[in-house]
Amino acid sequence: MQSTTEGQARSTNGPAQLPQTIDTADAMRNPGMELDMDWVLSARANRSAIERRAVTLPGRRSVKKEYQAAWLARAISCIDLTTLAGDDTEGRVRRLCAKARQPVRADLLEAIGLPGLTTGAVCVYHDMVATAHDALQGSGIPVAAVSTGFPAGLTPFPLRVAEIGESVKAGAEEIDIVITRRHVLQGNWQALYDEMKAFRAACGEAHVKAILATGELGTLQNVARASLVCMMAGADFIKTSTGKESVNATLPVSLVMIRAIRDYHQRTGIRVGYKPAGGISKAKDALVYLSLIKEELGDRWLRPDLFRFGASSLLGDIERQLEHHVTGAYSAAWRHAAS
Ligand SMILES: O=C[C@H](O)COP(=O)(O)O
Repeated sequence: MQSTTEGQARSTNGPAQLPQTIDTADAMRNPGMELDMDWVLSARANRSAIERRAVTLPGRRSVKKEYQAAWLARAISCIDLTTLAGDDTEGRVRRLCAKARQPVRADLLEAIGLPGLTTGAVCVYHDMVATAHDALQGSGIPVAAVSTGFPAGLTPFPLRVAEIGESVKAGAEEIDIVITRRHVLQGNWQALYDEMKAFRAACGEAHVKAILATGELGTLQNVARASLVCMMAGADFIKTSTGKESVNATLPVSLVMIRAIRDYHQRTGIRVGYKPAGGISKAKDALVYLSLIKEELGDRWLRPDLFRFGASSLLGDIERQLEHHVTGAYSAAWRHAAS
């Protein structure tokens, strides 16, 4: 994340209080609220203003070199390490879980002072939940299951609700549901609210992330309204995409969703998490997202109980960048910053 011009550049300090271990125990449950249709319909998104702002994001902030390793470590702690492929096997899922337990080489973890660093979660299809749960025993890393007929969400409603129950029974502590896009496209906010409420109830103690599939919602205004409705119905996180749409996580969509989260927090006092997902594979893009969160929502959202990346290939690039920072010219400064 390099600045484009001297004039625009502002430096981003390290993520506040990088902890030795990542504590997610204080993750809050969103109790939800009644559907407030006036609030939903008043939600607007000015596309040209949002796009103008999004264009400036990658260039307007720089991360001080001595803080880059800390930011990369923070990004790792917020990854839902994902495999959602038709040819997933138990072996692949077990290897992924081993990677979640030790996301980068042990010497790099030692060098940055975070030997116990793990990813935020492992995210799999329902069929692989039991395998992942077994492979992660004792690690404290939760299994996230994509349920409810992922990715289209068009299986019969009772089956989608039942799938959530099965995933929870198999050991999933987090459930990523997919909404019915049709409800949004037809402006049927009550139907979306009722669906989300039913999914929320089926999750029981598990945390629930609502995947909006923003690439299929038509307008940014629909994204803003769908975000609010899902939060009102009790979503603990709102998530951009399944990774299977033709357009997945983007900065304009992220701005809209993050501002909906901010609005919801300001009016209700409830913090809802954010998960951009799909197509995020470069460390520098991850740092842009973290900067955006820090700027729009503040440091409290820079922890894995309120922020996740849904990503299958991001970790590899972060590991390469981390190695560069730790073994390169910046390692002395990093050690000083971390001490
Ligand atoms: O929810 C996570 C996404 O499916 C991952 O997408 P990706 O494979 O493009 O990183």
